[in-house]
Amino acid sequence: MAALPPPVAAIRVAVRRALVGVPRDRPVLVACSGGADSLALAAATAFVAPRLGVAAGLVSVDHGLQAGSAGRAAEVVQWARGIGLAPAEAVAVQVAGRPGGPEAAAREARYQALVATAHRYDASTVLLGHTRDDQAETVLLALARGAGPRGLAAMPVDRELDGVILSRPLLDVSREETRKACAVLGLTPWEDPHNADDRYARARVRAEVLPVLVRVLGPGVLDNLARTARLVAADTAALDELARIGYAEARIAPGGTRSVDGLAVPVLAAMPAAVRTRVLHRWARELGASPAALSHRHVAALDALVTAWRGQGPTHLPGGIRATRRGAELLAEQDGGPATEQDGRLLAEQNGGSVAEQAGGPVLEQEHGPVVE
Ligand SMILES: Nc1ncnc2c1ncn2[C@@H]1O[C@H](COP(=O)(O)OP(=O)(O)OP(=O)(O)O)[C@@H](O)[C@H]1O
Repeated sequence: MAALPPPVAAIRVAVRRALVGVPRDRPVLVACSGGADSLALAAATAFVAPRLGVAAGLVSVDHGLQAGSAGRAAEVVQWARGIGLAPAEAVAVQVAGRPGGPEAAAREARYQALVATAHRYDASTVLLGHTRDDQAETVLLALARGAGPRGLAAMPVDRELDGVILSRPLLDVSREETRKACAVLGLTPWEDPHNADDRYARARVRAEVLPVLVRVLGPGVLDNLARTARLVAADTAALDELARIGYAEARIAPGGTRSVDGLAVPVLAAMPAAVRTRVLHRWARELGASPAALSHRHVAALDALVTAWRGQGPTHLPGGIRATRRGAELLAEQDGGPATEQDGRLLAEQNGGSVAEQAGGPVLEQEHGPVVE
């Protein structure tokens, strides 16, 4: 018997590792665009899943943004059925009218559709085809926009979204391997024109920056960038856990005139900055500030209410939330009525230039979210 070509073997091993732990009584779905990464992932899943007693299907999302996209999704589905993936389905989504740039809107629509399809089939897990190279790009883009550890941790192997596990089995597999695997298996991947469109920062990093890094620093650089993400992710998880505990300690439950959580300043002040800022970030999210709109400036302004208190006015958070310090407590209320002149000045000061920064600007938008959770 001919030996299994190494790229095919590597991808099957990676998929096997991802599937051994999934519930046997529920299906998994491969999210497949028809590109080399997810095509190789789907082929490997069709081979591995039945051997583990796991039912595996496929979903291809038609964003309706390019001519022929519906036909391509249908072709992927037909191919998937032919190799035994069931259910296999194309799902059309509406991208227009969503907030954010076109990439962010498409991503949001895609993840919603993937999770909704998983719910429909009671699938436990959706498998995504992000590779080691995608991870390295994500780390570089995070560094370039000055992201904190959460951004540098890049994409997690597993993440839960609305009760569905989003799993990335190929984070240790190179893009070259997925391409080679497709070639060996006689699969013709679709080339997404976006991937070569130099209006996108990720496409420029892929086409121009990574080749230079590999040439100058050697081929290990991609693995090393991906390793950085893993190391930072482990530290970030530990800090997040401390912040979870810290939030419970600092929290002042609603009661009396207070309808939402407050925070105790002395408890916050005793925390290391890395934990305190996480607690404040969490508080802002609990209050309803959208994570996408919450920038480090908002958190820094909240932090100043604790560590640089000089009687300053409220901190305005996305979602019309106003956080203030009263005595030894941080309190929050919904913005009501016109803001005072001082509030307006503070808002401008606090958010100065932050719209571009929050979105990552046109140059450094975050294309592989939702990474920052
Ligand atoms: N239209 C889509 N339908 C279903 N899943 C998708 C679609 N687009 C992307 N995905 C999933 O998200 C992963 C990452 O997609 P992205 O386009 O960011 O990266 P990529 O490296 O070009 O991947 P691929 O080669 O699989 O297209 C894909 O591997 C796939 O699992």
